[in-house]
Amino acid sequence: MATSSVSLHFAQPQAYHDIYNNKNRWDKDEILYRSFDANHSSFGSITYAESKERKDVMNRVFSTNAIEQTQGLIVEKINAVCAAFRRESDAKEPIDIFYGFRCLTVDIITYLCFGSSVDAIEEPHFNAPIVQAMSAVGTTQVRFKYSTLYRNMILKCPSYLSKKLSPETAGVVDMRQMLVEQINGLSADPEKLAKLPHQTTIYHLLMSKEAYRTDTVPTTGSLRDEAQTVLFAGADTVGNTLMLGSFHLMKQPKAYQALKEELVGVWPVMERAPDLRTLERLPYLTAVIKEALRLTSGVTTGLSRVVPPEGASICGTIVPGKTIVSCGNTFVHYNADTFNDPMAFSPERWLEDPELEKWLVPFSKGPRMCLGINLAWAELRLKFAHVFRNFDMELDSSSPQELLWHDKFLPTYYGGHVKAKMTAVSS
Ligand code: HEM
Repeated sequence: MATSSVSLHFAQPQAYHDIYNNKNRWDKDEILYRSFDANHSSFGSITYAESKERKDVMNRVFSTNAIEQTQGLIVEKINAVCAAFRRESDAKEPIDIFYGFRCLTVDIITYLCFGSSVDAIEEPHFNAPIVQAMSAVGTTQVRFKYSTLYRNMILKCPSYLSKKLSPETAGVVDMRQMLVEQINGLSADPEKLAKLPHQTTIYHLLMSKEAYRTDTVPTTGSLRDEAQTVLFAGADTVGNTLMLGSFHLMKQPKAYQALKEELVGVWPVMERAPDLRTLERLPYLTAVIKEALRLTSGVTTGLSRVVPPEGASICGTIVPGKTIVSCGNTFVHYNADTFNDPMAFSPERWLEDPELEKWLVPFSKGPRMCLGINLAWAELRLKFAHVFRNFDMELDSSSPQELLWHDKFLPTYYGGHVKAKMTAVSS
């Protein structure tokens, strides 16, 4: 459907539920969503119908049950990062937890979804090229959004040339090439699927034609778009939430202590870590994660949608068909009428007022909401629990005083990395 040039952004939180809800199967807006170069993925598809077919197939790896069964793979990587934190802390160096957590999320996504971890955790001081390359992508995406000419120039020329024209994207160009090679290898020899370290990669589902009503496996380009989406959707979002939550916990001794005590209560003997089910029952851990999700907000750009031809009512205003509309997550999460002292980190607010739940929207709502929500929650529970139980954490003085960000679809934090002095605890 052709869109009008009118774009409305709503600031009232109620608009969020009027736009993003299960009854609305509105198209995504091409101007924003073509800028990710993932047109044939669950995320980049413009229409509900196209994305639904893909999401129905992928849902099986991201369901609550599937995630519960893969928790061992997640914990394997968390144990590896804790070992790396121990090595770094033995050297008495403050640890860059901004990069450390990003390396961990990238390793989990690549291992879980592609069956081949990039081992970013093992890079000295967590200076992993893939993490640095992914951090540069926000700038490229903003340029892609506003200049089709620039986008075509970078995407349509051979990779050696695009790397020269836009050096900051070099790492991502290489990563895309790596994904294409992996997909081509699996397409040419499906037996290779059986050789992946586990059976729950996205390829096991996406490359089986029985999974589709049309009995047709997506093209290599479409599979690459999906793999790229999963990597970008799942890495920095979780990394930001961990970094922000840890930063505030280290600044607030009361909250830090409350979390520690709750964790020690269910995890008295170091060698016997609790499972995901047990962690799900911890109210303070859950409140810490909700508060970190609220403040980081997941995605900060308004997720623009196209009003259907018959028009719609948003916050009592009649909006004509084809208008592009959005309401950014931060307009809900930072609203002072809903959240008292909204910029303060206060896990307690979630324990005191269950009604707030309605206004927690980091994963968005409606038919295009996050596909990876169960994985994200599982990762956040396990990571906060393991890191804060295994280490005493202190904010290093080189860390920023406050977390400043600008919007590049995700919040992009600037002004220095959060660093911590981490001391391993033995009991
Ligand atoms: C804290 C972690 C996460 C947050 C806050 C988050 C947030 C979001 C949001 C706000 C959207 C909607 C985007 C839009 O409407 O354009 C979304 C979509 C999506 N997310 Fe997540 N996400 C997280 C983790 C993950 C993970 C771990 C994965 C998978 C590995 C994932 C996969 C996806 C996919 C595939 C979509 C596209 C869904 C669609 O367009 O229908 N996300 N996510």
